[in-house]
Amino acid sequence: MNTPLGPDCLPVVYGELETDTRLYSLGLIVHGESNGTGSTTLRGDMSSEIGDRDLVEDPLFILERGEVYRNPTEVKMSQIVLPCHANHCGELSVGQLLKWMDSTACLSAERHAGSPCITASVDDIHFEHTIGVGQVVNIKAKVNRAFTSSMEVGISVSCEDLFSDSLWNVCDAFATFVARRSEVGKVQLKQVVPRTQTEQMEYSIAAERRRMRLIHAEIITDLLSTSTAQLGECQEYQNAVSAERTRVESVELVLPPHANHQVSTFGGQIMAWMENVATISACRLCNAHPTLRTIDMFHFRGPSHIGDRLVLKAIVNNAFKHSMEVGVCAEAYQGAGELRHINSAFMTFEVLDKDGKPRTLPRIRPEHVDGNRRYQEAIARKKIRLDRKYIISCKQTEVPLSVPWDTSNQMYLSYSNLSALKIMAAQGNWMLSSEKNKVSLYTLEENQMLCFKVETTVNVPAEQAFQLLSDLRRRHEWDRHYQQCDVIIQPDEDDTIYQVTTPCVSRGGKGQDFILLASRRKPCDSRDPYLIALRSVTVPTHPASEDYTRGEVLCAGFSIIEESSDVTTISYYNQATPGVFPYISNDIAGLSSSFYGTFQSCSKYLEENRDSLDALPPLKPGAEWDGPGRTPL
Ligand SMILES: CCCCCCCCCCCCCCCC(=O)SCCNC(=O)CCNC(=O)[C@H](O)C(C)(C)COP(=O)(O)OP(=O)(O)OC[C@H]1O[C@@H](n2cnc3c(N)ncnc32)[C@H](O)[C@@H]1OP(=O)(O)O
Repeated sequence: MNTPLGPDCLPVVYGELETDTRLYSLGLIVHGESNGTGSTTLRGDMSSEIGDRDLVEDPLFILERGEVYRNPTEVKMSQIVLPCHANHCGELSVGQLLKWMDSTACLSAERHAGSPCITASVDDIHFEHTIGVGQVVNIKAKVNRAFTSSMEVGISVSCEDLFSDSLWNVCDAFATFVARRSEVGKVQLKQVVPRTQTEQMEYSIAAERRRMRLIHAEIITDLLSTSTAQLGECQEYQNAVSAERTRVESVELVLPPHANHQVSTFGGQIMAWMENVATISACRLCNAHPTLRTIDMFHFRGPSHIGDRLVLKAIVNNAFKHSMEVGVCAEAYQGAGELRHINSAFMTFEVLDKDGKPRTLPRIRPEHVDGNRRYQEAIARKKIRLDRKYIISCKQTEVPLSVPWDTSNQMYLSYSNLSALKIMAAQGNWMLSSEKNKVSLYTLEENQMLCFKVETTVNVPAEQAFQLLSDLRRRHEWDRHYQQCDVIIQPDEDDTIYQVTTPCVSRGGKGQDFILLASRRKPCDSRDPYLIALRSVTVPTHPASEDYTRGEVLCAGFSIIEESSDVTTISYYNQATPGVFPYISNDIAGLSSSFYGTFQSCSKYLEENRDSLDALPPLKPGAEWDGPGRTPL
């Protein structure tokens, strides 16, 4: 009997890694936390106290050949926080920190590009701690990946107290820089070559983050228009503060000291000015000292230069129980010229009491029309931030394996689905367990977690293999455990939610069903594989029923690599969950070779269909499930 390669189990952002790794997901950082065994548990906290200096990632790695390696793009900056860098509470101003982060990141980008670089955007940043006068800020930046003319720079900030010899992570961020050379048109950057496992992972996930970045504005606009339509009227609170009272407008004349070495206004300075007006606005609501917690992703839309006047405007869009959202906008003009939109950002502030706990805030009374819109949109953005935090950073042990899917978290689920597969694939410690007829079975065992990988090579073009494997409706043609597979929802051409039913594992038992999100991704460039990631989700139309035992998949999927125009390596990954383990334990222990049978059927299916894709009608984006057991397409 062939053992099923599915039910495609598995996880998402949590797993175990061998390195001290920081992965990011749209501003939410998953930290590698040492567990004392040399491996690392992925945690979803924004940042964590390091406490032990050994845990801070050292850029110097001893490679297998004994050679010492340091990432050639890495740049470090250390600064003692002086009173001139701090606010009246003796805390480092976030504006100053942003300047240091932007400069360090720019120098790293320029080290890779060999030419001037400008900041295009900065992903969401969450500040976990404030930094006091006398403490040291350590900033490290390195290029994770170069695309055509742009590159992603990863920035990590820690705080060091020299007197107690302790160290904390403060925040991690990802910025995109664009290389510019006046004498040529668009710059073509050289590729980054990842050398360590951490670099390999960051390189791989950077492509996914870039995709999110480029569609971010569009998706947020869509989400805002659908969610605000459902919110109805603004709520009225007693003693609410008028939003008008929090409105701030301030002008700055860009002088030579505000320019960068390319004579445009230094991006870090613009961010610092924006943070300044946002803080004044937040302060007008709470009449106390506000602490900046997060800045949502922002984009430098166009340059400004020495001599420009920068008009900075801020207003509190909405105040919740413990946090408030301030909208900030920067526009530039010259003399009597038109205003140019340079940047906009949403910043979330809290007010902390003496124990560091967030205080209850006064509510806001929006002004009519635009104020109401901003008020409602702030609620929708709060929901989007919470969804993102839940999906990307929650602990595996604390939440059900399956995460509810809806249109507002679709982008993050797809991202975390693919990132989890990329993380698993990038592990360097896969052990070859057995090999038969050119099919290899590998395992990866880490702290009660077992992953397996089955790999083979087929004489089928990679794109064709990708198309054939990504339509789960055809999987029954080679995996007899995919008894039935129906499309429930297809929100876009890259994501499809299926209901899969499988026969019962034990005699007299019930069959299992799975609600699986399949996320497909074509390569970003020739060094990337095609990917099909699978994980369980829940959808309200398909609750667990009495007919089936509901099974769950944390992380599984295919990585498809083009070796040549006609030869493709297919790797199937799966993180074993308790429900799946019984299917695979015999194979892993070498007592059965049923995996090989299934994978050979898979190879045969691909080779037989290498010239055709016409067995089922193509999936159409936007399709919705319309009844049990039917494919609505
Ligand atoms: C008093 C004390 C003062 C202290 C003082 C100290 C001074 C200490 C100086 C230190 C040094 C530091 C220096 C920091 C560096 C700056 O300060 S730079 C200044 C701030 N930034 C700016 O002014 C940029 C303004 N924006 C722009 O010029 C344009 O929007 C951009 C970024 C060039 C993009 O323009 P575009 O028309 O979209 O260009 P396009 O060719 O279509 O795209 C180019 C690339 O950008 C990418 N891109 C476009 N939009 C985005 C986006 N939103 N997200 C990501 N990528 C994007 C595209 O994907 C494309 O990538 P590739 O496919 O080529 O790889």
